[in-house]
Amino acid sequence: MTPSPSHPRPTPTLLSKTAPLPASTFLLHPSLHPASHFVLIPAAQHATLQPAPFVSINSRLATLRTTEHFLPTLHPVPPVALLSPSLWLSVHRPISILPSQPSAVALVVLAPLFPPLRAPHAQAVARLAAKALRGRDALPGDVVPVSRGVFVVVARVQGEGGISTSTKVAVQLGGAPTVANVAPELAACARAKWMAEEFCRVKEFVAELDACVRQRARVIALAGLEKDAADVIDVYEAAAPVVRVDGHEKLGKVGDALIAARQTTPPGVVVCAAEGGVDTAVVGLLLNSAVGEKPMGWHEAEGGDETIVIFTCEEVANLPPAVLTRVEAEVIVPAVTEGERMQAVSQAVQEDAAETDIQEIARMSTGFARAEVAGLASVYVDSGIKSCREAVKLFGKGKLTVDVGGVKWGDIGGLSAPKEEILELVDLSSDPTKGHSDGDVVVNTNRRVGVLLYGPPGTGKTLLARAVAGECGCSFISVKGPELLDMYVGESEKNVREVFARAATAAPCVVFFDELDALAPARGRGADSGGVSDRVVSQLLSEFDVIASRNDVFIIAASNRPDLVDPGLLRPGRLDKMIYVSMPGSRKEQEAILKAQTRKFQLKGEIDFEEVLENAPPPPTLSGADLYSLAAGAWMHAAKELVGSELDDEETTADGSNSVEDDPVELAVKEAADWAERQEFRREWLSEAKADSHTNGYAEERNSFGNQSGVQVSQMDFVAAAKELKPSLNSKQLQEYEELRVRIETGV
Ligand SMILES: Nc1ncnc2c1ncn2[C@@H]1O[C@H](COP(=O)(O)OP(=O)(O)OP(=O)(O)O)[C@@H](O)[C@H]1O
Repeated sequence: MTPSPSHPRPTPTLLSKTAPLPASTFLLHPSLHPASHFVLIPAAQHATLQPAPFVSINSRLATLRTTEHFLPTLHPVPPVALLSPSLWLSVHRPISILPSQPSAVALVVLAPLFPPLRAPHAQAVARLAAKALRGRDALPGDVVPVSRGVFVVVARVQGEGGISTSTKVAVQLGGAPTVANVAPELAACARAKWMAEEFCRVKEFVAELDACVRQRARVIALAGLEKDAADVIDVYEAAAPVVRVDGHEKLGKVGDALIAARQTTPPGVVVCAAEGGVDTAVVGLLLNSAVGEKPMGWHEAEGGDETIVIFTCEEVANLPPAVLTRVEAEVIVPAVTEGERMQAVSQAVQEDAAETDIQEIARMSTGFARAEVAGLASVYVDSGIKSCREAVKLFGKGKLTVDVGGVKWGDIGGLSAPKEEILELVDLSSDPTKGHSDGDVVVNTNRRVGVLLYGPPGTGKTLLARAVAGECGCSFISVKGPELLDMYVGESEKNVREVFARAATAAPCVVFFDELDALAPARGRGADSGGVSDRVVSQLLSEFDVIASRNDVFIIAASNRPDLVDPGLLRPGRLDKMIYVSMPGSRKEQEAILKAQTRKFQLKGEIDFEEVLENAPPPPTLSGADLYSLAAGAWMHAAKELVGSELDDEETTADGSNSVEDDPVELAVKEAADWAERQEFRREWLSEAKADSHTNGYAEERNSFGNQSGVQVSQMDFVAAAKELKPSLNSKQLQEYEELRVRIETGV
């Protein structure tokens, strides 16, 4: 691309800290919007999106996961879709909208928060944006409001060949970056006002922060969930200039930021995100600047005062010791309570909502940050409660979400021994005045941090953990160990901290760590080069110690190889109780599981499960997950039969109607197809012996068996499925698990 003479090309800014940016990735400068970190991807890449190219600047993990899950839902419209954990962003056909500056200007639509910009929604936003800009000579840096909470930023795209090539390009705002100086009139209309309106208490924290700044407290700690803290800063920024630095940024960049902060009137504050740790040199530079030391590159003639530095963190105690000793003021932003969520949601939706919907939104947003709750409320205003449910489901794939309710004991067959053992630890009836159903149960954990479930894959460990939460009326957070690991320094520990911070906000809560051996292998084995695992284990230990002092968070961990888990985690006061979850060892147990799994089936006559199981491989070769395959197989069999016979009858239908929506045959075909897909997935999943908890959709799957599809499952269907069933573990593997159990129980 040849730079236009009126907009000389700035030096591209490379934002990746380590790995070179993948070709054809467009980066947006983080200063585009205070809370933003996003990646811009050319349309051509949509079809082949891989998680790897998504590199975010601050919340790498969150962005990685969210983009991975969301982008496919946006395809094929709009041509480029972007998001960050807290902002949605869609670039809509810059070339056709702005023909006069085809390669130099991109149209960036910032939509608030995480509502899933489904294709029609994105198109609507883009249409609005085009309308707002029509007839205007849009310049880089222009910000145009198009509707409540949605505005357009015209960003400048720089780089060889412009937006259509596959060259590495950085995107920078042509103008100054902050809300305050890009468009003063917007300071009132955008995020600040919106947050302050919907969460009145945000104003309190901003006022507190402002008081600290006015008293010239030079080092301030702002503690709270990362996003909540970011929101307070956003609102504060509407009143005073804020300059942001990353705790691991190069010193030169931090120096530039300090100079920029001193040059504004009044002198700006520097905000440093400290969640992922802060480099010692950066700490030194920031603290020096707070006592008037001049940053590098500083010219006396430029004047300026000492700087006020705000460190944002989850807990003040987590700040580096050098910072801790210098903190002059603290502002704590507590997690948002259910009452606050209710209030915020009802304010946002005003008279549009039924009381029950408001309650449901407040409940489904358990553990969300303030901005996320507000985002969910705006989804409701735009598209109703159903979209909210979908949004939460989609959102949950990309980050830690909190489930409430869900699996009950009745969904579990057999496993009575582990069930009882867990019940002893989590005393559900500890407070007789509080029923289980009101979601207000105090979990008496007998001062145990948690338990470790171990055993062969597919035996129901995840299910048990979910049922504990479901029966207690607690929230449930499920984490797959390896997902927390990150190649970047400090990120894995940060992810662990995030899990516990989320658990604290969602308490009472059960946190489930699957594949603990992968997350926390024995320290000192040197299996990983950078000692990441060792640091993760240390972080887990310190979080467990914090959990031990409260009785409303309970950890359930699961592993197929508990012998590989770091022994420190299994010491008294931590996960000192290990419970073996075995394969169903008798026909009776198999039968109980199958019965639980087919509870919602429409059965044709009485089913003799004993006879069904006689046609299946003998115990103990079938896991609960294998039996689930049997149940699903039987349903499929019945659905196919139904489809066949109904098709034969089709021509004789009285009114000749063929509505897909009402037609049980069509429904059955659809469900059968869905099931075929799930079955395929399940088979792969079993063969790899690394079960996805899969129980997210557990209740829904069960319900889909029983819904109005008209599929009735007969004895014959079950027998046919049983005959086809193949166990997922062979006898050698079973033997190995048995030996492991003996080794652990006898301590040999
Ligand atoms: N006792 C059981 N009762 C009912 N369903 C079961 C039972 N055990 C397993 N299942 C079924 O198997 C599926 C997989 O179970 P789950 O994910 O809980 O196994 P897991 O032991 O956690 O596996 P992994 O060790 O591979 O993580 C569940 O979704 C459920 O459908």
